[in-house]
Amino acid sequence: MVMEQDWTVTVGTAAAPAPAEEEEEEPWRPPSPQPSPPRVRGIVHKLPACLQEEVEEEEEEEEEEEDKQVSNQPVARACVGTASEVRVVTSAPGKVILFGEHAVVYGKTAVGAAVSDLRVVVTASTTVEPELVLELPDLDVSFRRTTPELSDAFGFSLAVAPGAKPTPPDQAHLDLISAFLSDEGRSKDGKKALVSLVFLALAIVPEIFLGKAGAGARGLSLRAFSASLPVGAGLGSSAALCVATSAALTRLADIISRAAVEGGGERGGGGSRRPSGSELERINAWAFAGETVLHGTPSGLDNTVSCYGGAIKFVKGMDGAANTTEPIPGFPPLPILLTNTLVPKNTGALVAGVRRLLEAHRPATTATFDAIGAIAAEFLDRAAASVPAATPVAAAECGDGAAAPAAPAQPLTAECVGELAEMNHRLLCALGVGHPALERVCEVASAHGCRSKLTGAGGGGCAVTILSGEDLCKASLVEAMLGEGFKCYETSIGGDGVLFHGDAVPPPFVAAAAAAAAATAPAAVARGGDGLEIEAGWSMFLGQVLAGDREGTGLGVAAAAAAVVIAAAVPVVLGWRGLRYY
Ligand SMILES: Nc1ncnc2c1ncn2[C@@H]1O[C@H](COP(=O)(O)OP(=O)(O)OP(=O)(O)O)[C@@H](O)[C@H]1O
Ligand SMILES: C[C@@](O)(CCO)CC(=O)[O-]
Repeated sequence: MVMEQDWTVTVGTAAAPAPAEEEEEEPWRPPSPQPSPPRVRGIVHKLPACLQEEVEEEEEEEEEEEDKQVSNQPVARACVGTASEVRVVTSAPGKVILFGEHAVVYGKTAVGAAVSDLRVVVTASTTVEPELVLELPDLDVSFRRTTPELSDAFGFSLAVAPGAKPTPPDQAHLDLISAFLSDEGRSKDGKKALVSLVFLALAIVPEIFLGKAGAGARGLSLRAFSASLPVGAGLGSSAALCVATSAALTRLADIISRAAVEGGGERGGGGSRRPSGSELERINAWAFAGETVLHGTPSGLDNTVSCYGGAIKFVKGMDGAANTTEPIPGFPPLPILLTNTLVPKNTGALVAGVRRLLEAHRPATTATFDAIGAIAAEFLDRAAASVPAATPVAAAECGDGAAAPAAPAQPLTAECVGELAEMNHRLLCALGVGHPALERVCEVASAHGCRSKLTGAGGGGCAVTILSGEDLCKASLVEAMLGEGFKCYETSIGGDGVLFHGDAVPPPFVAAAAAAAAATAPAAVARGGDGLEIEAGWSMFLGQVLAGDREGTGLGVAAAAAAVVIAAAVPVVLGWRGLRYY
């Protein structure tokens, strides 16, 4: 699916790390209105054509050649087994939950879709040095220990047998890793992410730590960063982190094990491709295990959407049953606006709060879950009825109500989706996961004739507004949201899930990394002409500087100020392939 995205950014502060559960929270007050944001005229932000073509070609072959696809890739001998590095780069998208968050944890139907332009990128490399290196620049976290140090701490009892089935860790396992990391002095969020990644590394590529990966692969280096996906804002950043990491590590494990059999090795190869079906299954299962470290009892929805992409219906299997995941035929090309309240929240704590409510008021809470599930089901029925071949019904208004029992579901309209979204939002508030800032988003949208709901865990983070009506209305809505001090992403949903990018980070992502490193001021790459043009990826850099959507980028105040001044001075068109000022 080709994605086009208008993306509006404003000056704001990074979402602070989620507060510890037990910390007393300040009452929320609306942020003071921001100074008039730089006017953003229209932003096209999509995967570079080169990536898009590559993944589309791969998809055609995928069905027949799933597993062959992996083994047929060129093998560059003398990579593993000598002192060369094997490097794999992956990325995975964030997600929007349209219907069903929280209730999905209890087996109710949910609808989620990838936001494929907002991604987490992971680079995993074997190293000649016997060490484990993890870098998470978004949280200003880095970790480095030699394998002898790890061995002394764990005796590698935590490394599972090579090729073992993906399984979430038990508490004792996690306690050991956590204790080992305890003197790192990290934030709670940084520490959780580290524990999850150390678990995944020891579990997915144990060969490296057990000394079975060949002489050239004695250590592992892993770097993860966000390419525009806000961390902890309800768009599934933790799932994207776990999916991209699991993809990189499983790919590395495959390369290493083939090298052991064939006596050689291979690089990740050039170009981007979608993983095969069996690869996706394995990546998703490990990602779920990683998510349990971050969230305790995730439903599996977020990692599944991030892994498979597109739009899916998801039902968690209860009592050990398998989850049901179905792509949604006839998923409408919904124009939506994502608004980030920039209020930090803690998914684990919110999920635990709903569980407490269930335990205290089981009948009422169960009925609320049922109602949420019914909303998702109605959306899906209407989406199915909207597939032209399925039901040639004339468009109908939502709420006309008079359908006879045997009549097919009425097709979807934006208005109808908006009404369902608003009902879902109110039920989520009844579960205690609302927030005054989210209510403000709903009010502002309502004043513009649009309806909204929180998306993700709630308690802050993002809301999704179903856009209907004129473009003019959209523009003034965005303006109004920005005036509230919120940040907006105008986007459509669906698109690619996890991708392998060979052994090099694609240029747009390189640019995001460069932004994080803040090596130079953006003014240095601006060129004259009848407009100024800045190379691919500087768009993302500016977007992030303006939006302030990441912590720990290491950006100097001067660089940020320079970017804001440049952007404020002129209207901007921003895209993967360039940034133009007119
Ligand atoms: N780019 C990243 N670098 C390091 N850690 C990250 C990154 N993205 C996510 N994380 C980890 O995931 C946590 C955020 O997860 P959380 O579930 O609170 O938010 P979310 O996944 O964005 O929202 P939701 O679960 O509501 O969809 C962070 O605190 C951090 O531990
Ligand atoms: C709140 C929740 O439903 C979605 C978080 O994005 C939790 C989950 O499904 O694991």
